[in-house]
Amino acid sequence: MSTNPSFSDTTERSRDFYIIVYTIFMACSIVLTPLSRNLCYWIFMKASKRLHNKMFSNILQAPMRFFDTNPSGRILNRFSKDMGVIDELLPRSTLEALQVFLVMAGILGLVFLMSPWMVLPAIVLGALFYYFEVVYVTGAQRVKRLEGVTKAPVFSHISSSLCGLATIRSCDAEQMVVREFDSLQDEHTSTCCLIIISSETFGFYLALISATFLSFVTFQFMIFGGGITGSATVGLVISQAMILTGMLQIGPRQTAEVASNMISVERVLQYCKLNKEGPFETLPANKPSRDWIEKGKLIFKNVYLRYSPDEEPVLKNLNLEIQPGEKVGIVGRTGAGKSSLISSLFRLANIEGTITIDDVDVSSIGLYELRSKISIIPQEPVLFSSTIRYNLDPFGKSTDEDLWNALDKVELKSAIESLDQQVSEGGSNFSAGQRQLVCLARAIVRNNKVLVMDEATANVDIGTDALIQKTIRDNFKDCTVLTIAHRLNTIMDSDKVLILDAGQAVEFGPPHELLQNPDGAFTKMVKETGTIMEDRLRIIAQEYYELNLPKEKDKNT
Ligand SMILES: Nc1ncnc2c1ncn2[C@@H]1O[C@H](COP(=O)(O)OP(=O)(O)OP(=O)(O)O)[C@@H](O)[C@H]1O
Repeated sequence: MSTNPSFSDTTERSRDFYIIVYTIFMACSIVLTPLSRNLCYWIFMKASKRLHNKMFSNILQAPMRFFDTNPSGRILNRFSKDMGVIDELLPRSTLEALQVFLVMAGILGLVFLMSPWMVLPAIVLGALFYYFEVVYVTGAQRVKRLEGVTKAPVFSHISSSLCGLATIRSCDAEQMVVREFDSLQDEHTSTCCLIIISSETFGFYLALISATFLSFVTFQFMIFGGGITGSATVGLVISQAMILTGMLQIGPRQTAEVASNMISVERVLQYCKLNKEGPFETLPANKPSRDWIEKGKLIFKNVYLRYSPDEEPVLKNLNLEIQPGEKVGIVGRTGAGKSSLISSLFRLANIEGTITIDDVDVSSIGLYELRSKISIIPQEPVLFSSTIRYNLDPFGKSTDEDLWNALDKVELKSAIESLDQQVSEGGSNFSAGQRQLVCLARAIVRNNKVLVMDEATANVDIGTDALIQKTIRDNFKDCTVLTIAHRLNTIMDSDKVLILDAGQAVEFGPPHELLQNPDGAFTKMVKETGTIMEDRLRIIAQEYYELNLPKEKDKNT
């Protein structure tokens, strides 16, 4: 029986009111929590995709110098580890840190409301907490950076071990490679260990701070008992302060986690701001005629090439004129600059001076256009893990008949069952010679006026070498062909031979004419092959010279 109906009604009404308010809050929380989480994840995913795409396109357009100075492991690490952190860990840790700090702010607000004097110990403990946080975050970031740095060599080691597996096994060097791997792995693991230890130590100091705060909250009732009214309020303050203890453990660690995960963002951003090669597209004002390169006349004028601005030039004052359709052999000792000459043609490094092809300065042409107009067969043939059709004609511009014709010309028709036959990774289901022949067939399909061979026959047997030379003579008759060779017989039947030494052209002319100079660099190189070979080479040079004498005379008249 109620003694005071009006008081009872008011209490009943206010209880109902609070239950309704509480229910509304709960309903809002149920709806808003997943909504806000999804919104945050959507924003994070969008940012991560943009970062990935930007980094990828920047790396594709980076100059060759970038790949010379950055090991593949480091680049792979940005795409695997760092992108993994940005995709998976960063959104979670950021959201959790945000939530924990909001809850902490709510609890502190409640404690201060109920017991304002708690602000004083909170300020002192907050300052202490800030100090620990700064010390920990600074250290954690450095250790995390170190972890990234020590991880890249592990990746590089694995990828180079896989590449050189045959050599490792043949040299019985498995144990050495395992030891190297273990030492790299140990270094990386020790940084991981450091991350865990520093995090645990930080946690210990946070536990001390939160325990002190909880003690203050609890003992205040004994000291200032009258300050807080009602046992319910006391219970509320203590239970909230106890939640704060847990939050104080999670929150700062999450903040530190966010800060260290942000290092991955910093590392990805580094690769988003790389210098680019280029320009890739030709400016409309410099657009050459549609059928440029029509003849294949190359002129090098005072060309210097440097791989890095602060290094000495590798090609020095190169002056050459290569006539349309000429077959030029390039020889020189190792490091003489033969491959660098080819790099200058493709603008793979910084060049000074001018290189013109059919009277068009290559520096005025976009890289896409320039590089697509020159065919190259490198020493290591490049095959894609796709069909034979794709390997011969990646841009799908030729008919099947053209592709079969090209395969026929390199005598691969019988070895290929169908244009849809798959090529394994790196062309491993083809022999080294066959891979070169597929590259040669690709060059035939491409039908460019300038062909470059960079020691293309160094790894093939003499039969395939001869077939490649014959195919080039038959199919690239009207093309300008530059051949870097270390087998001198490959270039003895060239129209001209260029001898490079320390980045300079020391001799340039028909091989037979160069051999008439007994003190010439070319003569010395031929003599070094031994008397029998020298005689054979001289005969080849002479026969080719006499055979082409009428052609030369025609050209001159
Ligand atoms: N990517 C590069 N970055 C820096 N320097 C380079 C680079 N490539 C070559 N060099 C330097 O340029 C010089 C000429 O090298 P290049 O590869 O052109 O010689 P090469 O005549 O083709 O030698 P090889 O016959 O051994 O292939 C060498 O001293 C080499 O150290």
